[in-house]
Amino acid sequence: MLEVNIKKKLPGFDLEVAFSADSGIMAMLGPSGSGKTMTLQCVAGLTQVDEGYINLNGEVLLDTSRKIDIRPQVRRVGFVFQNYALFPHLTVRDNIAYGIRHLEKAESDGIITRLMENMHIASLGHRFPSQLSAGQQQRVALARAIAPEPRVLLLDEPFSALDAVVKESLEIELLSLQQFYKGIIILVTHNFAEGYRMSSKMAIYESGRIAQCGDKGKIVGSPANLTVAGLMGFKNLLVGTVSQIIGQDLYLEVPGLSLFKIRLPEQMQLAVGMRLTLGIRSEFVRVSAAAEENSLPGVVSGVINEVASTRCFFSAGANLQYTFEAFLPPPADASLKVGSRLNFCFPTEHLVVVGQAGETAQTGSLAG
Ligand SMILES: Nc1ncnc2c1ncn2[C@@H]1O[C@H](COP(=O)(O)OP(=O)(O)OP(=O)(O)O)[C@@H](O)[C@H]1O
Repeated sequence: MLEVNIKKKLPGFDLEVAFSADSGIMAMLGPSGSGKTMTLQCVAGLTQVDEGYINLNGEVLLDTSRKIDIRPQVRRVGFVFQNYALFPHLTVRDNIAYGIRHLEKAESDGIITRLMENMHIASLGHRFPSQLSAGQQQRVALARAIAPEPRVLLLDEPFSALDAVVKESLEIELLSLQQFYKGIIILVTHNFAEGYRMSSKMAIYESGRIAQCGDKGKIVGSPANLTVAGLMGFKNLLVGTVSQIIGQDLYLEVPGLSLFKIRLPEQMQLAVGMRLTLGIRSEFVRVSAAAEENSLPGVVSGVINEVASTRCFFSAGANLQYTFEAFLPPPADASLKVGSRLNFCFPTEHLVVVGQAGETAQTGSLAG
């Protein structure tokens, strides 16, 4: 297990984070400049920490109170950057061999051959990085990072420079890599869907802090605040006041809209009169012919045909002052065009409570 509890101050930026990660993939997600890369650099020992500790499988890598700071070379932490950073003058084989050059040739040859097969680059051994595609370079970078069997593998947006097809195959590769790499993987990504697919645990960054960390299902089911909700893909927000709680059902009155019923979230202390923000992902908004529970009459204000869905914007409220977004299944309903008047349904089971304080939110679409 990796346990991190660190503080680092820079001009205009404070990093103060604590988290733990087990074997498997943990995704770090957060706005640009929120401290994800800096955290990885601290774990790798590439930048100095002002205060705190880092423990790995019971071994102390850093403890500022005891002046322990293990050198990066002996931490056994691997790093893969967005821009591959392969040695341009070395072949693929020699790049992968770099971190295990202290081993006997026969042993290192065996490791390299096995890794090249696993990463589907077996035929590229004699090529130089300039003779490889971006995806191939990233496979080599992964193989090079894994060769010395690091206990932690840090991946800083490893797929962001790749096109969608290559990215998808590398994602699959990374998931299957866990069959032979049993260490801890931390994956920094800007992409919620990628982070969600790849990980079991997520850490959501906000201004040098971790706003929420834990099981990805729990974060999606109960985002800690609006930043987390936005990063987890909740575009639609409803801000209102709890008007009734009947058994497991909670009713939220949203001014100018309607009364929304949701299932009472577990372990949340809610009372009548509290202000609350509900969120719903665009994928879960449905169109209904007739008014039903949690539905709103709305007017379609935009339709974008995606390959696998129809992205629809609609306005609701007495003055159509609120805009929401829905991803509806294709083929698009013929009635779904700008100006159509329809009922949009926010199913109870897909409404989640965002944090507990709704005062900073506004009903409608969350930008981004
Ligand atoms: N060497 C440095 N000196 C001073 N400030 C730095 C240094 N490196 C990074 N920063 C600042 O620290 C903050 C965190 O940067 P970091 O690269 O960790 O963010 P990030 O979350 O990884 O962002 P991105 O997603 O854009 O990569 C930023 O405000 C950045 O400008």
